[in-house]
Amino acid sequence: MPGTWTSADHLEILRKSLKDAVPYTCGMHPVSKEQLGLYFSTDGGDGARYIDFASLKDDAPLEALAAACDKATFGSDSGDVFDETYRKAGKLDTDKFSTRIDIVSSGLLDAVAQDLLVEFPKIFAAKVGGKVDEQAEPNPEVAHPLTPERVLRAEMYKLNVYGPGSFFKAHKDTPRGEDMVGSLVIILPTLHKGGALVLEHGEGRWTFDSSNRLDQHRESYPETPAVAYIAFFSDVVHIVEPVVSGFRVTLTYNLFLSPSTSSSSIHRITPAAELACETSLRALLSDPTWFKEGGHIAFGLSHQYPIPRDSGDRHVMLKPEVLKGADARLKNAALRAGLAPRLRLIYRVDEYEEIHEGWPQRLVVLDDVADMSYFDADEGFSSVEIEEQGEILKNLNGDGTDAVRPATPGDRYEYRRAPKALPIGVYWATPPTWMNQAKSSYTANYGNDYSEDCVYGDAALFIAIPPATDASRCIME
Ligand SMILES: O=C(O)CCC(=O)C(=O)O
Ligand SMILES: [Fe+2]
Repeated sequence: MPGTWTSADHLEILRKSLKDAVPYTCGMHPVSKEQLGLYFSTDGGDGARYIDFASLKDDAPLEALAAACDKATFGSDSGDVFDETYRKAGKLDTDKFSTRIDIVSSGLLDAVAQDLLVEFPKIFAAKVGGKVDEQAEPNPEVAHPLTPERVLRAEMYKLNVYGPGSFFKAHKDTPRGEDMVGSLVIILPTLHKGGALVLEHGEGRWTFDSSNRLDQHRESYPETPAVAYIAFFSDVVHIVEPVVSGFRVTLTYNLFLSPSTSSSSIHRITPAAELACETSLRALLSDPTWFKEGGHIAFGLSHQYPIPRDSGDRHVMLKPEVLKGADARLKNAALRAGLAPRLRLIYRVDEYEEIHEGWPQRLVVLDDVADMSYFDADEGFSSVEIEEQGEILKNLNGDGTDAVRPATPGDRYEYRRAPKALPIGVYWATPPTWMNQAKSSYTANYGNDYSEDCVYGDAALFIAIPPATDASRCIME
């Protein structure tokens, strides 16, 4: 019964919205028979061959394709590496093959975009926690309140051949630019067993058994050529299980956000998960005992976001329009409730120093990307510099009161050392996420290819809560 819900229950709804979201979309997509033709170069570019995937009689053409491939490498922090205990597959770069699949005209990219992209809300609450008002001006504290709608742009990346015994262990896809959001894998209709794609994100684990899907489709709709596909946010850890028999042939694409040239639909349907978050935020705001004194709540986001490896002199901020899936829905819910969600980067400093028991690790929050050497796994960054650029955080309880903390001489020294940065109080509704949360050094530091430009950064959504007595906070009676 909603009437008896406590603030803890509402916070749990918000938490779950980030934790339980599905970070991918997949299925079968029909394509015309002609689109299943593929040319690839042979003999070091002197020759070419053609495969018609719609009328394969045996594996001989696929064996030839596999033979034309180079061995696939993958990216580490310092460059591409070849390690067949981690990745065993063949690859062709885009200058070595030509596919007739058109993901735009076949509608595949649209299908993916509909599931992966979250539209922006166009209405805001007039007051914090107040009624939504179509005429209301967005809260001026939000950096980019009315962002242009975006579309997905796909760049073909590689063709891969996974023959018997081929696999790719846990990795994230390398961020190739600040606007890269996802990866699309098309699995061509060959007869093979194994090679399922497993996704792992937070506490979730999902399996897309494409060979099974292709078999089922072949049986049910023998006259309708189709490919299997899966698109996922590229910071999601994924694994290609070993291929048992046959050849698994894939086309991979990087998915980027591009500004849309047309204005989006006026009648946006609010996703259910977003409405649930909005309701809980409103319930919290209307409770005069919750965050009585005001403060900040913060959500460690469920995804990581590409930031430049080295921002140099540039001020690089994360833009709210890059938010993915559940993170975007939470931001939208806050906007609809009249709040000003702010996307900020989280840095953990002093991480190699001893931490006082019961005292949270020292977190610093920044609007701009800080010194990127921090992300280079080994030391080589200055915590003092980062502290000077940002704000130090201290923990609050879920009701906004100060968390009890040990006041050891060590703590006092730490805070005297940085008097400028009086800690701002924040309640972590979901804990900040870290690049080292991944399960192995490979998943933390390795992608499917090396990139000079970008690394994954950890971000949080900060929401300022006005004091209950403040006129700007709408306490409903
Ligand atoms: O083939 C697949 O399903 C995924 C391959 C992959 O993860 C990659 O190339 O990065
Ligand atoms: Fe990958």
